[in-house]
Amino acid sequence: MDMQAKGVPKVTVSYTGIIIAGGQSRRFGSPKAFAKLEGKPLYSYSISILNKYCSSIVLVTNSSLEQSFKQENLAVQVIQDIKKYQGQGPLAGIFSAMTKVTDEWYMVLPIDVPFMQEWVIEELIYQLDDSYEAIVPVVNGKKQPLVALYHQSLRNRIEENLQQGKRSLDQLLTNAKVKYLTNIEDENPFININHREDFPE
Ligand SMILES: Nc1nc2c(ncn2[C@@H]2O[C@H](COP(=O)(O)OP(=O)(O)OP(=O)(O)O)[C@@H](O)[C@H]2O)c(=O)[nH]1
Repeated sequence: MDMQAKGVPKVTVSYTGIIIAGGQSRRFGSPKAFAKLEGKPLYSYSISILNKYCSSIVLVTNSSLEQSFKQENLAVQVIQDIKKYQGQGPLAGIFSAMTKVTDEWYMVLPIDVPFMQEWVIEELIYQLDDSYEAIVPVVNGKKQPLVALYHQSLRNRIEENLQQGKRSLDQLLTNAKVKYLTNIEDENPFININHREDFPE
């Protein structure tokens, strides 16, 4: 039986947290990162959970939200998407953070998953394996590439994709060595807030 504790990688690796926070919140109608759920801004849920596992976290946002994040005096590094790829979606955010901070692995989270649970992050970390380029949960058949681990070796491929206008994470993963975690059935941690109606009553 495998007695290794979850949340501890089987191999010795280093990883940095990336919070992608540069979306337009068009469906939400105002910057959803700052919308409050139970008195706390949405982004703070992602920071809290990553703080438990990552000694360094980069929050990557767009030029219009950067100041708002900086004013919060967060204990994370706040950066903007690389100019060339601004407004090009989550993949551009991941690339910008990978470019700013060099590490072996990156633990990515969006800002709109306030119900994320520690066991998900611990399972991902536990599955860290240098023979793969990404570790991605699949929840009831649906890939969750915004809650995943990416190896730095993917950085150049991400750049090539962005240069060719290929912004899809799914497309990136089809050509990468991915370890999919298919044993996850609980969808609750992955619920993401897109519309105001997505907030619980
Ligand atoms: N850094 C960065 N993050 C992004 C970008 N686009 C989306 N994100 C983040 O990716 C996650 C998922 O974004 P979505 O909910 O699909 O997009 P959104 O722009 O926030 O919302 P809509 O405008 O309603 O689609 C969120 O955490 C966003 O903040 C981007 O261009 N740069």
